[in-house]
Amino acid sequence: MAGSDTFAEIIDGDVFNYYSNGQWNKSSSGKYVPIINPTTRKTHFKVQACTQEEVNKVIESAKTAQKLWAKTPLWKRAELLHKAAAILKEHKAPIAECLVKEIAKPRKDAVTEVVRSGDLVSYCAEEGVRVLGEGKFLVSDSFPGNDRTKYCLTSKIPLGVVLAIPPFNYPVNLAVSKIAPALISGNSIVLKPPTQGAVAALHMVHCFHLAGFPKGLISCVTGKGSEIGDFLTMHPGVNCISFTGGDTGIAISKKSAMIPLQMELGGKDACIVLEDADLDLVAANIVKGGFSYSGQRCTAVKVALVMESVADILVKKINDKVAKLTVGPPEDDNDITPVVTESSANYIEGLVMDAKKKGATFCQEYRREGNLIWPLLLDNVRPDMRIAWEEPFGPVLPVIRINSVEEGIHHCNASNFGLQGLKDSGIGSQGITNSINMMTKIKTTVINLPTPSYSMG
Ligand SMILES: NC(=O)C1=CN([C@@H]2O[C@H](COP(=O)(O)OP(=O)(O)OC[C@H]3O[C@@H](n4cnc5c(N)ncnc54)[C@H](OP(=O)(O)O)[C@@H]3O)[C@@H](O)[C@H]2O)C=CC1
Ligand SMILES: O=C(O)[C@H](O)COP(=O)(O)O
Repeated sequence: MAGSDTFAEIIDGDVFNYYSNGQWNKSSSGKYVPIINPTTRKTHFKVQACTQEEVNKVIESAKTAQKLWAKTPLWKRAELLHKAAAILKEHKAPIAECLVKEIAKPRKDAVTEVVRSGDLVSYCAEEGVRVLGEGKFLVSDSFPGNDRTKYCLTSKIPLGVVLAIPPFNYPVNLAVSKIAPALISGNSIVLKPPTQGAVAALHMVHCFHLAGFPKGLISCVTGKGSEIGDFLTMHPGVNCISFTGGDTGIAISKKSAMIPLQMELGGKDACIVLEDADLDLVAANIVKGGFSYSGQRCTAVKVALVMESVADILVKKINDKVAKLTVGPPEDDNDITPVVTESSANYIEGLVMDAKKKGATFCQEYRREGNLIWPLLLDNVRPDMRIAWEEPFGPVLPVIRINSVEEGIHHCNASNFGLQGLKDSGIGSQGITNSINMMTKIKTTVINLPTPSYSMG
């Protein structure tokens, strides 16, 4: 962690610096943003509250650096990414420790996140070489009315400055899933990390710094999304936005200029259970899917639609497993840890109370201490309850009993969400190849031939 020699320069006093023009800087605002430890509910870290002027400078240097980077050979870009990945993995322990303190991620999962991020960066470097290393060659006589008098060559070129805004739940992994594709494609990157998770992200950025990327190519500005967010997303110097998070993404898509947007937003992932299902397998997967990292995953199971005829048995099997989940601080690797903020805990509680008022069956007693909410299965949830539709992003799972598969499918289709890039869940899909394609555009070069050329072979 900061304080150790490797990361000493990223902190000044007790406030973490922001990263611009290849160095760690203190903001001229003289202000900081506190990061509250979800477990203790006390300020654990502080990050700079960057100003709009500092954002302008960061974008300016990102623009300049990108022009040279686009001319850097693809193999060299890949080589630097592999180096950053190795440094990141080498420092998994201090970075994971930040995740434990900032977002209450169980320690083992925090280490996994960092290692997985390093692997993603390396994979992206390799995929980039494959995807960007080839273009297309087209001949003109496939189109009616043409002889073979033109050759057309296409290749993928970078967009310019990519703005990356990840959410709190995977502040390292979902940041590198934007940074690595942007860089391998020849773009520069401006990262605005989530406030909860910013310090882990700053450590990760330092690993890229240590790998030796050119000055200005990577920047990381900190500050509340609600304060500098609009300024960043509406900035004329930004050529592409890759955002993962909640409804904020819908607002961004309405405000941003005509630039490519990658939006991975909220979801209400359903699990439909039919009569012939293997109920032990289902129960195990529902508990893993619904309660890992206390339900704070975009891919979490967020509603179970269960055929009435098997519901009693399945609910019992799920309850038996829920009873075995350990609850407590992330330092002890508990299954259920405090949710990220007090407002998040209040929101979850609001959904639970609404369900209670409207008659849902509580399989466990509702229990909360600070941000820590004990795992809760709500049976007999009906469509008039908010939790049937809204995303708790916490350890509370609703069961809706259905009488036909069509009823289950109808419920899923009636949702505003459609995870992985449909409806209110966003635009486009993340994933390494998709991101590389999204962060590039096709350049077409047409060569006019003096005479038709059919002599190829
Ligand atoms: N589809 C997917 O792949 C995934 C989706 N998610 C979704 O993310 C949500 C939880 O993450 P959470 O972090 O709470 O989401 P938020 O939408 O609250 O925040 C996401 C990011 O946006 C920033 N932000 C806030 N306001 C603005 C603004 N006006 N302009 C620009 N940026 C802004 C936040 O910064 P700050 O923290 O400083 O406010 C944060 O970095 C859930 O809905 C979940 O489903 C999560 C993971 C994956
Ligand atoms: O965004 C998320 O919530 C994560 O990318 C989910 O990843 P996982 O399903 O592999 O935990």
